[in-house]
Amino acid sequence: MSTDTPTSTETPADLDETDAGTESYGPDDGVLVADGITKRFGGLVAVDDLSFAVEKQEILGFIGPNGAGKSTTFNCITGVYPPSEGTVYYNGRDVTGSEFYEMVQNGMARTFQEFRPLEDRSVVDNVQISLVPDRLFSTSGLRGQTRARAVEICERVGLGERLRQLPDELPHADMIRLELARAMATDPDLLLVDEPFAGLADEDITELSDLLRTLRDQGTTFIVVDHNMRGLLQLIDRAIVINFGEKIADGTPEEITDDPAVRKAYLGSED
Ligand SMILES: Nc1ncnc2c1ncn2[C@@H]1O[C@H](COP(=O)(O)OP(=O)(O)OP(=O)(O)O)[C@@H](O)[C@H]1O
Repeated sequence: MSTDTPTSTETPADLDETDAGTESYGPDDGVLVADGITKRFGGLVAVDDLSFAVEKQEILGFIGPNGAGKSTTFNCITGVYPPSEGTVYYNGRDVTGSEFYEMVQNGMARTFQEFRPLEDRSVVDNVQISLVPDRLFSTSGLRGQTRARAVEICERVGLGERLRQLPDELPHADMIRLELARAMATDPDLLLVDEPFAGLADEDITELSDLLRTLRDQGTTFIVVDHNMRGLLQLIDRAIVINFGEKIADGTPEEITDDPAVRKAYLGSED
C-alpha cells in the first residue's frame, strides 16, 4: 500500500486506474474513512485492502458486480463483524470493530433491502419504535415528544398521509420510505442505503432520488448501493467501483461511465 495520503486538492478521481485501490487515508479525510479494509472468510478474500473516504453531505455510490464485496464492506463498516485488517474512522475516531448498536449510537444508520417492519403496528408506530433515546433525548415521561418526532420524520419522508396505515397496506415505494424513516429515526449523520431502487418504476426512482437529495441538503451523508446503474448514476455525486473486493475506480458518474476498468468488470470488455 502506498503511504500517499490524498489532500483536499487531490480528489480520488485524480488517481489513475492503477492507483485506485492502493491509496491510504487518515482519520480526518472524511466523515467516514475506510483505510486498508480486508475481510477474509476462510481462504476467500471478500474485501481486499480497500480504502475510501466519504465527504460530509456527499451522496456516494458504491458499485460493483454481484459478489464484488459491497455487502461485506457495509458489514465491516457498520459493525456486523470486524474487518480482518484495516481501520474504520467515523467522525475522526477509530471505530474499527465497534458493535452495530455502538455505530448507531455514534450516528451511523443503514437500510436493508429485505426489511421486516412490525406488521401489526402502524407506520408511525414503526418509526417511533426506532427512535434512539440516547442520541435524541431521554424518553422517560416524554411519550408525547417522541410521538411528535416520529410524525415529523414520517412527514419528512413523504409518509404524512399514511401515518395510521399498516405496513402491508403500503405500496412498495412507500415501504422504502418507511425503511428510510426508520433509519432516520436514529438521527444519523451517515446513512448507508442498500438497493433502494429495486422493484421501483422510473417515476418512483425519480421521486425517491429527490427525497434523498433533500435529506442530504438537510445534513445527512449517504452511501448508496444499487444494481440500477442508470438510477444510481443520476443520484450520486461520486462513485467507488469495486470488483473481487478491490477498488477499481473512484470518480464522478461521468468518469465512472467512461472508465475502461469499470466497463471491463461489467461487460467483460473495455469497449
Ligand atoms: N459470511 C460469509 N461467509 C463466507 N463467504 C461470504 C460471506 N459473506 C460473503 N461471502 C462471499 O464474499 C464475496 C463477496 O460477497 P458480498 O455479499 O459482499 O458481495 P456483494 O457485492 O454485496 O454482492 P451482491 O451484489 O450480489 O449482493 C462473495 O464471494 C460471497 O460469496
